[in-house]
Amino acid sequence: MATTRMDLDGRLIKPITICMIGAGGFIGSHLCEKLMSETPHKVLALDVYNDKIKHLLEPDSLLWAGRIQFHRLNIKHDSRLEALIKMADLTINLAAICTPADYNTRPLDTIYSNFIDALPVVKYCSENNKRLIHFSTCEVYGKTIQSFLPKDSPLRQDPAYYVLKEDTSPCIFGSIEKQRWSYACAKQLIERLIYAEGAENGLEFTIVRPFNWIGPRMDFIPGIDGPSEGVPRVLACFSNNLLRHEPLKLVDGGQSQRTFVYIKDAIEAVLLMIENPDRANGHIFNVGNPNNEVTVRQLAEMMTKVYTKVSGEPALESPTIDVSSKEFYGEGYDDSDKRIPDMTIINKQLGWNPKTSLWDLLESTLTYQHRTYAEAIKKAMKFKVGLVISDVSLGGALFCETVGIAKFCQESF
Ligand SMILES: NC(=O)c1ccc[n+]([C@@H]2O[C@H](COP(=O)([O-])OP(=O)(O)OC[C@H]3O[C@@H](n4cnc5c(N)ncnc54)[C@H](O)[C@@H]3O)[C@@H](O)[C@H]2O)c1
Ligand SMILES: O=C(O)[C@H]1O[C@H](OP(=O)(O)OP(=O)(O)OC[C@H]2O[C@@H](n3ccc(=O)[nH]c3=O)[C@H](O)[C@@H]2O)[C@H](O)[C@@H](O)[C@@H]1O
Repeated sequence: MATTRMDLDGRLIKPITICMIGAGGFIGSHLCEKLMSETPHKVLALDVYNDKIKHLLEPDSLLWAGRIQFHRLNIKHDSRLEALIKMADLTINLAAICTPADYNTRPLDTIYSNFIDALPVVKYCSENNKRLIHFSTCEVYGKTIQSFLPKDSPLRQDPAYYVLKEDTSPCIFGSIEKQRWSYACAKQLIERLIYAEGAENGLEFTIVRPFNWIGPRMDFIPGIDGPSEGVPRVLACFSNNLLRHEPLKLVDGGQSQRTFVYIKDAIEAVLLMIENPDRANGHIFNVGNPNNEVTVRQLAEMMTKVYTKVSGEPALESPTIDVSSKEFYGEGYDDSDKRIPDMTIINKQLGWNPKTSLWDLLESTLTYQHRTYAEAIKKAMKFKVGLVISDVSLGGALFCETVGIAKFCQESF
């Protein structure tokens, strides 16, 4: 760990205390790891869960013992929140419901989580003159202008109609019936509130708009470390299909486009924001990789190839299957057509650029998925077969197998 660190303007960086809300999630776990291994900063890690940062909290391992402290709390109703924010120099808010399968099926929880629950965090930061880095989303851009142009319009080729720019692009959502946009709309309103706190009350803030950050520890594998019926984000959905040797499900033909950035590249950008407040305060930053654009269908094809390479298992003859969005997500789903981040602002302010190609990031991520889950999936699938066999033959055996599954699930959580 480097003890003397310089900022981008050549000044010595003083160690600070960070109150990280949602530290136990995908992004939080990578950020905690980075802060512990490469900086002298302290972290007050707040979350309802800590499974993804357990390795950082083990009492004896650690170079960084005493620099990370876990507080199990739900920010919806916990009076310790303000005191923890006051103890820190900087608050980073990552807490949110952020899986699309929830936006149209649990719109109230989604809006509360992304707007109402974030309000006290903003208020406490503003009232106590504490700096805030708030995690928003690229979904605030919604759909591109390009998507409304006629299919044969030459303007479709013009990046002005599809590249998403923090200070000029509009936010275009679907109708209220399309509850998919409940998340984006709640995130947009909290961005506006933070911006207004900055303008009217001098809150020092930075807003991050991640563009599909992916990598190890993202979401969960249904039935292994999350609910069997749960629908995580696309990386975990496709990983789950590959691990189970099932076809990958392409929603509405897999025509939507995304740019994927490797979590480790993206975390470098967040560290630059943390350590360069003069350059980051008052800004909204796109953080993504414009060079890694694919359709979801192309992503499925690439993941299939990469998984064959890292697992040594041959691909299915028909590796993908089409499914309608209504069937997959239910009523009220809608989609962003294309998401290419403009990088001008983050480049100018922080000199940050992503490095990792889509193939390389998928190779390291799927290696991790295979190593972490392949055996557990095999066992779970064997149990399932055992359960079906015992179900038809013996009532008593059914009981034993069920106990077996429950025990296995407990062990793997
Ligand atoms: N991963 C991405 O690519 C991506 C993209 C766009 C935006 N974001 C935003 O970044 C943030 C983090 O995303 P992530 O991918 O790490 O998600 P995640 O679900 O893995 O992490 C969120 C964490 O917040 C915690 N949390 C939620 N509600 C809480 C509450 N009431 N009290 C305490 N803890 C609570 C959860 O337990 C979870 O550990 C979110 O705000 C999300 O909207 C992420
Ligand atoms: O990651 C981001 O930057 C933001 O976008 C995500 O939204 P989205 O990209 O639509 O979510 P994914 O679940 O990753 O889906 C990507 C695409 O794959 C498709 N998909 C998903 C899962 C699947 O099995 N098959 C499939 O075709 C979806 O319909 C969508 O078009 C989530 O809203 C947030 O986590 C985040 O704010």
